[in-house]
Amino acid sequence: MIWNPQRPGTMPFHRYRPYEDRVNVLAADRSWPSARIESAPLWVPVDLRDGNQALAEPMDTARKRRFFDLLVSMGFKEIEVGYPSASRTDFDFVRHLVGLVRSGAVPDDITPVVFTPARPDLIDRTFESIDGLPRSVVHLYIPTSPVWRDVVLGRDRAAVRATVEEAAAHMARLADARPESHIRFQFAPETFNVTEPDFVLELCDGLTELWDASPDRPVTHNLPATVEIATPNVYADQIEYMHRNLARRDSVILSVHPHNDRGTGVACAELAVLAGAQRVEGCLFGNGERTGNVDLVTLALNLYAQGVDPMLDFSDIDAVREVVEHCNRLPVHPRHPYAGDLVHTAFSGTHQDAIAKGLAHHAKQAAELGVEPREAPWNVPYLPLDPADIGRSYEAVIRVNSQSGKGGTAYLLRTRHGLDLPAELRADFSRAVQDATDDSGREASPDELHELFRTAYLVPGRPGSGGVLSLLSWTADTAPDGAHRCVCTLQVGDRAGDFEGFGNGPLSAFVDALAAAGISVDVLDYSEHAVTSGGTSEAAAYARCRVGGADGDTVWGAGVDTSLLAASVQAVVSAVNRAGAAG
Ligand SMILES: CC(=O)SCCNC(=O)CCNC(=O)[C@H](O)C(C)(C)COP(=O)(O)OP(=O)(O)OC[C@H]1O[C@@H](n2cnc3c(N)ncnc32)[C@H](O)[C@@H]1OP(=O)(O)O
Ligand SMILES: CC(C)C(=O)C(=O)O
Ligand SMILES: [Mg+2]
Repeated sequence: MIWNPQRPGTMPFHRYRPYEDRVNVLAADRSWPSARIESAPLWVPVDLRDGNQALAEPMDTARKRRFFDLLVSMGFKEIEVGYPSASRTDFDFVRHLVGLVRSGAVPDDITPVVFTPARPDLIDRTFESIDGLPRSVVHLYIPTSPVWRDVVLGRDRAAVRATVEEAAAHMARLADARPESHIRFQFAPETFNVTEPDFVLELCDGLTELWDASPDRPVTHNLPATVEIATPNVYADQIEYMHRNLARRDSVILSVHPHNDRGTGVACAELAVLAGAQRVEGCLFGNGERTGNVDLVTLALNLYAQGVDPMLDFSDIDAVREVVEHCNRLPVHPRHPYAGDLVHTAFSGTHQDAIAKGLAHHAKQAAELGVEPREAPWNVPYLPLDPADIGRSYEAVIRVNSQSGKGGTAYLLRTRHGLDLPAELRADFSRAVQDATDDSGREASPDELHELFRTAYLVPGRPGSGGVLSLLSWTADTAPDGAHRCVCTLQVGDRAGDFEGFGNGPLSAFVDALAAAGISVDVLDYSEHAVTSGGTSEAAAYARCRVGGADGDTVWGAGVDTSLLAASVQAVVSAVNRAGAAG
């Protein structure tokens, strides 16, 4: 047995029953585990009904309208717009919509869905609300499971079936009385996931028959996990059972409506689609009763990230989020899949290193393929999709705090300030960043990192920095024999003087002048580049120097200047002063 130090808990878990005691799952033979999702199901947002009924402040017409317009612009074609018999607000919104549709302000391929319980008076009110709509779906629901039958409705199976059939027949009569409107029907056995499968089948098949569903006027059977109680495979088995056994299958749209009580709404919906579901109801960002309806954004982008077209537009996900947050008056969590503020951000060192390498590799591959980076296949570690595809920039991809390493810091200095530090200097600077972020306990912004770099490496190279060495003035020229000469005025401690040096380049001539002033410097590593940010025409130079002879300290210095030579000289002065500061 695997060693496990946990001890029996004291919470009353014995009060709860496993799902096998609560629902009979019939599918022994299943095909969903080896199926694949190769195309998008019909997505039906229920934000304006199920989402709305879960809000402390339900949406008014203006908010519903804004939400509806968003859904249309994203590409949804069937949209549940309300529970018209619930409130004047819901009724009025549907009437408002009828006006919009009739005036041509809503594309004519949009089908509004309205929701009703199995009560004749409320069904009448529902049909009143859709008068004048050329096409719509009326969605009838009733709870069907044993607990709801016994405790809520006080009706047995036969009585529930009778209620459903009376309501459905009433709906059929009301629809027949409106021949100018194309009205389809939808049925939801609420609490489907805890209802006896044979009873759900009996109800659904009864309605398929009663409504005389046909392939060109199909019925939608919407099978909700009203309150999740089991692992997603159980829901998938339930859906596959219905998929295989529903009568007139070609006249039925099999729909699912998962909630998220166990936090597995997305998994339930995905497995249900594998099991034969053709339509998925949910809400944007998972709003809805209790822990919410299944999140359509996550579902759709999960498909996208597999190379399957979700047939919805998320190219500006922040704009989508802004509208939804406004209408629901609820924030989207910073860790929300795909859309949260932090989901494309890495703070941790090894992730940053991998992302920075991945982005560079991606750019290189795109160039090799001769395509724009936006078109090249995506394979960047830790980023399931290209943030740019959903309207995000790379700015927030890497952020630095005490969990970060040299890769992230170097990435930010390079991408935000045009400074491409050599590998060894990255490690050197990273220690300074680590100290600063450990001390502050905070994140360091790209500007703060730049300031830290400036203070640590650039300032010591400039006159008046307070270091032991100040370069007050200098000139460099080339002698007729090709040797380089440097003449400079140096202040070393409190003594100033003029010095001259020679070398095979201007920098070595300067180092020679330093030797004449009694400062021994060996330049061990040197690199330089143009600064590629902020439209400047500056150059950056980095020098790793041994200062003070064979036993001296090895220190990095850096310089940035409009003259490359000045930058290189400053880098050496910086190294000397940093060595001096280190003692
Ligand atoms: C899982 C879901 O999301 S289901 C949808 C839930 N959404 C909502 O409830 C939002 C809108 N609802 C409302 O505004 C109100 O409930 C109304 C207007 C529809 C009805 O209001 P009321 O008449 O005051 O009834 P109330 O809200 O208390 O509902 C309880 C009654 O409805 C019955 N009932 C519940 N569901 C259904 C149904 N689908 N069909 C028929 N009757 C039902 C209950 O058995 C109970 O009946 P009882 O009074 O005989 O015991
Ligand atoms: C589809 C309806 C009845 C619903 O919202 C649910 O069961 O969660
Ligand atoms: Mg629901």
